[in-house]
Amino acid sequence: METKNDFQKEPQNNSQTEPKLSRRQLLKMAGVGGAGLLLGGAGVGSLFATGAVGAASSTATAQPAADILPFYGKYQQGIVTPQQDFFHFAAFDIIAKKRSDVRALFEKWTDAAARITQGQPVGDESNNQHLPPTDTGEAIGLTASKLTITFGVGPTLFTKDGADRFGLASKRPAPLADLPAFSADELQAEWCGGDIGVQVCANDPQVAFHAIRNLARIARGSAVIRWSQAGFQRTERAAAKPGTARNLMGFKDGTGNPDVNDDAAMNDVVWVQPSEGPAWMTNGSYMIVRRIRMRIEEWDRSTLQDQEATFGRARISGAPLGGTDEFEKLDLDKKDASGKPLIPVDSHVALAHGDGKVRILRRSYSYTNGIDAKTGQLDTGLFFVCFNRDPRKQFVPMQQRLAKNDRLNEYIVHVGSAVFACLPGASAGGFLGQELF
Ligand SMILES: C=CC1=C(C)c2cc3[nH]c(cc4nc(cc5[nH]c(cc1n2)c(C)c5CCC(=O)O)C(CCC(=O)O)=C4C)c(C)c3C=C
Ligand SMILES: [Fe+2]
Repeated sequence: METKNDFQKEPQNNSQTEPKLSRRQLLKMAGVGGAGLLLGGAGVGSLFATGAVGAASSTATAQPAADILPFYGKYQQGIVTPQQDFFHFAAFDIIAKKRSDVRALFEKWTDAAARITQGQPVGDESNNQHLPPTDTGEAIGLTASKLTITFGVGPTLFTKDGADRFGLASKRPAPLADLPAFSADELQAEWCGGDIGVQVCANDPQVAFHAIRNLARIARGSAVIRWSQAGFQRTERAAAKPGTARNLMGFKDGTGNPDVNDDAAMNDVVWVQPSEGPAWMTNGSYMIVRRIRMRIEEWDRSTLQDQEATFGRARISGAPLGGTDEFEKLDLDKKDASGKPLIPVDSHVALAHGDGKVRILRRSYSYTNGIDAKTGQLDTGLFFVCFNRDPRKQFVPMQQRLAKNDRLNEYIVHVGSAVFACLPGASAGGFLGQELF
C-alpha cells in the first residue's frame, strides 16, 4: 500500500522565485512536528525542495526474526499475543470533521504500524536537511522487540452528544456501549473515554513510546491524544524462571486466564464470530481498559493472611487457598474442618470466577505515576486490560459482582475507564477499519 504521511510528502514545486524566509520561519509556517505541513503550498514547498542535500544514511537495523511479530493477518496482534514486558496506551479524540479524513488517518496509521512493528522507521528515509526527519529516531538501532500495536474504536466515534459525527451511527455494534457505572467507581474524566484506543506492547519501553509518539505525530490535524498511560511488568531477563508475572500487590496475576493457544477457547471468549455482526467486527474483539489505583500503603500494612484471603490464592505459589499448585482447578466448594469455604466467598477469585462459565482474557500491566500531590501517596496500580466477545455478557456482569462485594475493593479504586471495539486484522494491501470507513 502506498500511503504517505505528511512527513514523507515531497515538495511539489521547485520554483526559485518565492520570497526568502528563514528555515525556522518556514518550519513554523508549515506546522512542523505536525500534520499542518503544507508542502503542497507553492512557497514553502519550493524553498524546501531547493535545500535537499546529503546522501541518505541508512537507519535500518538488522532485525532478529524472533523479535518481529507479523503485522498483517486475520486478527490484530496484541490480543492473544503472549504478553510483552512494556506497554503504552493512548486514547485519541478525532478532531477531523469528515469520515474520509478518519479513513485516511487509518490508512496512514496502518502503513506506519506495519513498518515499525517490523523494526523499520516510519515512512521512507529522507536526508533532506530542510525537512524534519520522517521518523522521530529514538528507535534507530533498536530491534522490533516484539512490538504490537492494537487499534480500537470507541462508542464516541459513532455518536457523540447525540450527533452522528461521521455517518457511522448505524454501524455501531450493540456490544460497543458505554459501560454502566459500577458501585465502587471513582472515575476521573481525564482517564476516561476516547474515540480511538491504541494499545502498544513491546519488550522495550523506548520502542513502545516511539510507536505512540509517531502515531500521534502522524495524526496531527486529524486526532489528538486525550490521555495516555505507560505500563510495565517484570522483564523476561529479570525473571529467574519463566512464569506468571506478579502485580504490585505481590501476587501472580494471570494464572486463571484462558489458554491463548486454544483456538476454541479464544473463539468462545475473545473473537467476534461471523454470526454476531456487524461484518466489520468479525475477528475483532472488545477491549476494556480500567485504570485501577492501588492503595498500596494500606495493602503493605495488611497481614499475609488477609492478603491471601483477599485474593483467595497463596502469595508465593499462586495456588488456590487449600491447594499446592498454581494451575490446579479452582474448587470453590472446598471447605475446612469447620465447614468454612477455603476460598472466601467474597475473595477476588471467587467473585471473578463465579460459576466459571463466563470468562475474559486479561492482559494487564502495572503502572506508576509518581505521587498524588494531594495525599503524598503513590499513584500506582494496575492498568487493567481485557478482551472479550461481548462486554455486556462478560466483563460487565463480572465487574458488577466485584464492585459490589470484592474484598479487594478496600485496597483499590477504579479511576479510569474506556471501551473500544478492536478491529479485525488487515491484509497486506489493505488497512485497518477498511470495512468500517
Ligand atoms: C472485571 C474483571 C476484573 C478486574 C477489574 C480485576 C481487577 C484486578 N485483579 C487483580 C488481581 C488478580 N486477579 C486475579 C484473578 C482474576 N481476576 C479477574 C477479573 C478481574 N480482575 C478474573 C476473571 C480472574 C480469574 C478468575 C478465575 O476464574 O480463576 C488474580 C488471581 C490470579 C489470576 O488468575 O490471575 C489476581 C492476583 C487486581 C490486583 C485487580 C485490580 C487492581
Ligand atoms: Fe483480577
